Amino acid sequence: MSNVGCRVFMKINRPSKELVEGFRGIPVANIADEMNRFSCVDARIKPYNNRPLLGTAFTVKARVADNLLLHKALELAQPGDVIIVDAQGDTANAITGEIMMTQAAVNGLAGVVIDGAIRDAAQMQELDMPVYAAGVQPKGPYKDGPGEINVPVSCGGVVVNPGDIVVGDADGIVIISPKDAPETLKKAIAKLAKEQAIIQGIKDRVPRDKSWVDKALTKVGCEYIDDVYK
Ligand SMILES: O=C([O-])CC(=O)C(=O)O
Ligand SMILES: [Mg+2]
Repeated sequence: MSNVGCRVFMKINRPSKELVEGFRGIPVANIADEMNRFSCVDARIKPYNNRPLLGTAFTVKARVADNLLLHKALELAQPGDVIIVDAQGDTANAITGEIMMTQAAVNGLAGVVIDGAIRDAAQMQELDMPVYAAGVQPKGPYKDGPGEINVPVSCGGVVVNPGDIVVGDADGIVIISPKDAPETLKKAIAKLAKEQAIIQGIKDRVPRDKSWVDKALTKVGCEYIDDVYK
């Protein structure tokens, strides 16, 4: 028998630190491009301080407006973990704030992502740990449960499994399964290098072949009109 909806799984298969660290400094956009534009959490979920995010997912499934399981997660998560809270996108009550996030930072967590609301938003700027959320709301949480820890959750429309690699920056967050990570990392590094070369070329005014633009417009039958719009 298992009390589905109120369980705490105490163990996670965490990827090696080395594999996770490989993603440090790689833009989320480059990683997402190499995952065929999948696996990015919804744009509703934004950074509340300007800190890049990198770590291993420690998941929490919270009851709407309730943070009992997040309190338990703060006790159990390890340094380097990113707590991912599936609060079902609800922003009617904040489920965390300055006190809890200060505890998370002091515990050495790599970050917290809430598909729900936070409060004490101004104080997040001072916090030495990235916090991402779907909104801000002064009304506080209930602390009754139920909920679960370290089960697959939904965060911004993406399934997050405990132990997944989480990378975030100003653009948003991408979730990578450790089994896909080595190949994805290799491709993302190459993509970053390619984009950096393009940008340098633009700055150096090196001519670029953009003939694909006209080819694509021809393909869709684009019409060129030698007149003003009337
Ligand atoms: O009161 C709460 O549970 C959330 C909060 O504002 C804090 O952690 O500072
Ligand atoms: Mg508070």
